Order: sequence, then C-alpha cells, then structure tokens
Amino acid sequence: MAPWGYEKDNGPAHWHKDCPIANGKNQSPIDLINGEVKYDSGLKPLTAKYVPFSDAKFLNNGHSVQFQPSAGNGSELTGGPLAVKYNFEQFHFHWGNNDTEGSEHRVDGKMYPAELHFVHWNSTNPSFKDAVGSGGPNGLAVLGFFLKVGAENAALKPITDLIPKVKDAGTSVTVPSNFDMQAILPATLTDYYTYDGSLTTPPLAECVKWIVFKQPLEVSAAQMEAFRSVINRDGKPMGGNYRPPCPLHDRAVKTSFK
Ligand SMILES: COc1ccc(/C(C)=C/C(=O)O)cc1
Ligand SMILES: [Zn+2]
Repeated sequence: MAPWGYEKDNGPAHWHKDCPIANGKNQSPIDLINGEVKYDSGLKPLTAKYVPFSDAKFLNNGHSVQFQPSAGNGSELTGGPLAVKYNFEQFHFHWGNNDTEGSEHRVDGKMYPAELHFVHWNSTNPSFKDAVGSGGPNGLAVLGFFLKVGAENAALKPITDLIPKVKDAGTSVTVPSNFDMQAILPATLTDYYTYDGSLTTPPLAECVKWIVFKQPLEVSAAQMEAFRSVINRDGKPMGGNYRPPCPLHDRAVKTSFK
C-alpha cells in the first residue's frame, strides 16, 4: 500500500490493511453526542505545566504540521482523569479546506474547522514509544482543542507565522526559544469530555486517554488560510487530514461538566 494519507487511494478506509486495529472497539475520533455522555463529579480540572523549549522544531511530516521538541524538559500534564504524571511529547493540527469541516472529534455531528492535539505520554514508561506500546488506554493522554474562526490567536501566532517555512512535506524550522506554549491553553482546563480511545493516525494504537475540551479556541481567518496553504506528501493541499468518527461500541464518554 502507498504510504498512508487522506487521499482516495490511501485514506482512512484503507488503513485497516496495514493496521487491522483500525476496526477495533476503542478507536478514535468519535462523535461526542451530548445526549449520551455522563457527567462525572469526580473529574477534576487538569494541570498542564509547560516549560519553554530551547530547541524545538516545527515540521511538516507529510500529514500534519507538528511542534516537536528534541527532548523532554519537564513539561507535564496531571489531574483530571489521569492517575499519574504525563510528559509532553508534541502538538499537531488537523484541518479542512473550508470552515464546515476539519476537526476529528465532532459534537452532536458538528465538525469545527480544525482541531489541535497536545500529545503526552505516561511517565511510568521509559519512553514515548514504550508508552504507545504499553497496552491499555493509559499510555498516552491527548488534549484536544477545537479551533473556530474568530479573533486572531496571539498565542498560536508564533507557530502559524512559521507555516510558510514548512509548506512542503519533509521541511522543518527551529521554533524561537521564547515561544510560550502555556499561553495557548485556556487559563483553567475545566470543561472537557473524556474517553478511552486510540491514535487517529496509523499505527492507530488503542493507548489514548482522550480529553477533548468543550470550549473551542479561536484563530483568525488568516491563520486558518495559513494551514490551508500547507502541501502534503502527495503534493496536494493538506487540508482534510482528519479521520472520520469511529463507532463508540460499549465505551462511555464522561464529562467534567453538567
Ligand atoms: C510509533 O509511531 C507513532 C506514530 C504516531 C503517533 C501519534 C501521536 C499519532 C496521532 O497523533 O494520532 C504515535 C506513535
Ligand atoms: Zn491528532
């Protein structure tokens, strides 16, 4: 099979051939149906403590654009549904070619124009790769933020301003060391959906505690257009790099809000 992507000949409907878990019972993303979620008063707010990275890259890996430090620096996530500390690994984006599509998770069937994923790994593992392969839904914790078009996002601007430098697959650029990742997050990480799921790209491992925030972040139309200028591995606009929703099967989606 051609390397996986989101085109007709290598998109999500083909992924099961190399990754049979694609048809598993704990796959992501899902449609978050408010009538079927269950409030859990035991779900506390999350605490993300992000330390500025001195040597991170912003790269185009052919299927997304990704902020990737070269090593950990003590940036971590705790609280919420998590029993232990998770180390920050990377963040990346999924988006559409117009404002009616682009997010991976949906809310009552509605897609947002984009979705931002902060990927963290369970610190009881020796490495990120071990955490991916650790089995069970506690290997990774991924924070999902919907993006909607509105005011310019000043915290993401240092990243969206770098997009023209990573237009082509396989290119990367060093991120200025004064980039403040913490500023991307809302002040309080309170209202979220959480469920056990998977990576949304191959290898599709079912190792993810998903935490998807109810409140979207805003980005400007110009920032959305910057994403839409990115070219994928097949030389086409990368927009549409989202997996459609997967069956919930017998999983519960809990919320930290009523
Ligand atoms: C071991 O290779 C990996 C490839 C991708 C991923 C992620 C983090 C996928 C996703 O964001 O859905 C993890 C491991
Ligand atoms: Zn993602």
